Amino acid sequence: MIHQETRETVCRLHAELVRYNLVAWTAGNVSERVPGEDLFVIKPSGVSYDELTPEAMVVCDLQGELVEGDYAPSSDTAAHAYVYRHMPEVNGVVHTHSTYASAWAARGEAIPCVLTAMADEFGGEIPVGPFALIGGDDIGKGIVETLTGHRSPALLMQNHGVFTIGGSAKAAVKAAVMCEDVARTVHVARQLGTPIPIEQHHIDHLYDRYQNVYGQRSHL
Ligand SMILES: O=C(CO)[C@@H](O)[C@H](O)COP(=O)(O)O
Repeated sequence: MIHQETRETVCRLHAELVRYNLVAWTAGNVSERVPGEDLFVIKPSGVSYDELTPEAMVVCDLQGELVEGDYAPSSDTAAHAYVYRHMPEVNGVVHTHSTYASAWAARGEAIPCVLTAMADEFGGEIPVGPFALIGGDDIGKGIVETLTGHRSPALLMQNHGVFTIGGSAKAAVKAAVMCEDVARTVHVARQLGTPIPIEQHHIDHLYDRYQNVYGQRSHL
C-alpha cells in the first residue's frame, strides 16, 4: 500500500497509547505527516485498537479529505489537518482522554509547573484550550491558537482531553505519556498540600538542558 512506512509507524504508536493506559475502548488517535507530501496518515474512526493494522490506517490530505483507505477517517481528522496546515514544523499529532490530564481539562485548569519533569518536557505549565465541538476546525483552531509560540507540546482542551504535537508522531506520543504522568503527580501533590512553583529562571535552565543536552547525542 502507499506510504507503508508511515502507516506502520502510526499503527505501532497507537499501541503505545494502550500500553501507557492513555485511552479507553476506541478513544484517542495518532497521526503523522507523510514526508514530502501534503498528506498525513491517521487512525480509522471507531476501530478497536486490537484491530488496527498498517493497512487499516487511512491517508488524508491537509483539508482532511480521505485520499486512500478502506475506512472512514478519525472523527478528529479535521483537527489534525488544521494543525498540519497552520504549524508546518509539526509532523505528529496525538489525542487522548487520559484520566488525570482529562480531569484537569474538565476543570479548565492549566497544570502548573511544579515538577522539574514539567520544566524538562513542557518548558512551563501545560495550558488549557477552549471548549470546542468535535468534527470541524474548532478543535484545531484551539490547538494552534494555544500552542503557537508556547513551549509546551501538550494542551488540555476544556471538557475534553489531551492533544499533543511534535516533530514526529513518536515525539507527540511521548508528550502525551509525560502529560498524563505529571497530571497525576501534580494532582496527588494538590491532595497533600500546596505544590511549590519552580522559579522561571530555573524552568528555563531545566528546559534548555533537557532539550539540548539530555540523553544520547550523536557526535558523528
Ligand atoms: O474525542 C473523541 C470523541 O469525543 C474522539 O477523538 C475519540 O476519542 C476517538 O474518535 P475516533 O478517532 O475513533 O474517530
